[in-house]
Amino acid sequence: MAGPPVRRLVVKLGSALVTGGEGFPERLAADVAALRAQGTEVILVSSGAVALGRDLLGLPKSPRLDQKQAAAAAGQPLLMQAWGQAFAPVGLVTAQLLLTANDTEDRRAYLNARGTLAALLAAGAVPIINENDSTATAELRVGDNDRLSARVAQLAGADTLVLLSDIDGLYTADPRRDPAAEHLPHVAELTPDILALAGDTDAAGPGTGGMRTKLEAAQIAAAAGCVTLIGSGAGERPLARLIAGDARHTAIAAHGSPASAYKAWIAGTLKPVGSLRIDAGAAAALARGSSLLPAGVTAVEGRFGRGDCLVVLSPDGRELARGLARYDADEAVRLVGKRGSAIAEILGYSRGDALIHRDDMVLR
Ligand SMILES: Nc1ncnc2c1ncn2[C@@H]1O[C@H](COP(=O)(O)OP(=O)(O)O)[C@@H](O)[C@H]1O
Ligand SMILES: N[C@@H](CCC(=O)OP(=O)(O)O)C(=O)O
Repeated sequence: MAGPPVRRLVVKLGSALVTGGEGFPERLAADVAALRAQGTEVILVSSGAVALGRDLLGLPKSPRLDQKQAAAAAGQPLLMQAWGQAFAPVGLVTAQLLLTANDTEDRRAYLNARGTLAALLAAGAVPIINENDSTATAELRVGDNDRLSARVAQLAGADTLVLLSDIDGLYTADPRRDPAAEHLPHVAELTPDILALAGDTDAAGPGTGGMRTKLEAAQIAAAAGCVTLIGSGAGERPLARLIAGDARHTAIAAHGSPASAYKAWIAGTLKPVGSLRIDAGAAAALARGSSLLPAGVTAVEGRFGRGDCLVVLSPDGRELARGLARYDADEAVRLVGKRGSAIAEILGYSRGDALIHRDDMVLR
């Protein structure tokens, strides 16, 4: 790739790599430590719980759903133990997050997960995410960690998603079945023709979804302004070599940047459920790029929760902006006209001085 420096990176590690021996967790920990030393923030999405737990519990290779959920429960602590032991020698603390589909879809859960990830990164920890397989029912499941990692990349505002697997990218056909398959180094657009190239995984192997779910993940990431790199986890420093463009891989281009995609989502996709009317001073501050502070708000309308989309209205009722609420409607009513520094005193807690933070706001 060797493009602009990677600021925030999500790396997804497939089951075959994590459980395949050859010291993969240790190699990856050294790789992550080196990237962090260069200023790249790294979030891992690690598969492997089912494969580890299945062996531990003596379950069949193709377990039923309940057996798979049991395997995940038994395997997850082993998985985190392996990561913890791999990262300790390079001086990094690991932290576990188990997510369901809801955590990436519901805006309040989404903001919570986003806040937790930001706090973990700020504290210097390596967040390690997996799906909460043991309790997730069909409607709460993402179902595979390729797509989960893309949703994590979206909620974390990552600029790069790396899918590390047992194969060095996308081919014109599954090279395990077709020796004439050709490698594709760059995909500018995931057209139906490209999507049709991707096949499933080997049913007897530990993986889920094969190349198909990787391209679906790349579609989600591209829409979120995040580049996807699909490559192999073999050898020393697989990540650093991939990012530097020294290891063969497939790069899938993004549409815009994470910030532009996030703002397009706020402006175009979300349905506003309330409004804040503001005074002329606040309107001028927003036009200069400031956050919306309660001092400039004159009225609150609608029943909204934290994370809901709000319209910001000028004194004469024109739409000035849209953004995500940092406080719910009841809280906002109590804060109208008050200074940001008074929030903790009025509510007994504070989630920051802004009712809408400028990062979560789009001017019209
Ligand atoms: N067009 C293709 N290009 C490359 N690999 C493919 C393609 N179609 C199917 N595959 C298969 O996808 C597999 C990787 O997916 P998977 O087994 O789910 O890995 P992981 O556990 O890393 O997610 C490859 O080993 C390969 O057999
Ligand atoms: N959550 C599951 C992994 C699901 C999955 O997508 O597996 P893989 O295709 O190997 O990345 C586990 O921890 O076993």
